[in-house]
Amino acid sequence: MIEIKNLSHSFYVGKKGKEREIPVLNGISLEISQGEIASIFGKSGSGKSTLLNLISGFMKPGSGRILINGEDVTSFSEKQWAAFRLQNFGFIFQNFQLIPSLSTFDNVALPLVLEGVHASQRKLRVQEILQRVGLLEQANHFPNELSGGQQQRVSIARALILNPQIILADEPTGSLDSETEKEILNLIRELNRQQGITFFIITHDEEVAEISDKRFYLHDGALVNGGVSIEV
Ligand SMILES: Nc1ncnc2c1ncn2[C@@H]1O[C@H](COP(=O)(O)OP(=O)(O)OP(=O)(O)O)[C@@H](O)[C@H]1O
Repeated sequence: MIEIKNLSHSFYVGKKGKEREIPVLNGISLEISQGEIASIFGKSGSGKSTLLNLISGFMKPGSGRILINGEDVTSFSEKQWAAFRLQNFGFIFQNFQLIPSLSTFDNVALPLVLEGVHASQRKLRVQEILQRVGLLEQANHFPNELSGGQQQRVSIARALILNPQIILADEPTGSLDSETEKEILNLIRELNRQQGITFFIITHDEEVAEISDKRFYLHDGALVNGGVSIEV
């Protein structure tokens, strides 16, 4: 479960002593239950990425609190965040962020390598996940030998490999054509239904609304309806 309570954030630009405040988020409160797909819509510059960066601990909020599965993560240290992220979150990005010199198999295996999982166990786990996302036959291909949709499947497999409860997705369909977009959204829905993974998706893409249990709209740094989601 993700609980955000009265979260506000500003950036400060300009020379030291003469900084100008740019308020970006203003009193955001929302709740996403375990197993829900929640999407955040908003125009470019409305603060979607900032919200995602705060929830994933890459930035510290100016004020407010964030609770993940009941744990207050707001004042976590860098070290606590690093461990917490690995255990709880998977990430999916618009531009996939795969390592070009690694095969599909090795891109997906990377988090297991970092976690020190033994090679034989790694192989079993990666094969299981590649099968789940329909990419077993492309295990030895490199990213530049894959279509956009296949590359996004690799990144979804990598996000799943450590069994996260929550997947944070930044425009996951942003660079896909409309048919591939549907395939990827169906896969997200399937993973959500089968494994109860919570998805938090920031997007411009109205199609994402169709697979969402909850939609939130960000406008001028605040949630439309004061954070009461539109149940789909
Ligand atoms: N590091 C920063 N320093 C100063 N201003 C920033 C910084 N990062 C973001 N901003 C500003 O904060 C506002 C919100 O940015 P953010 O990237 O969160 O929006 P977004 O809704 O994700 O936009 P997009 O859909 O274009 O990615 C914008 O006005 C942006 O210029």
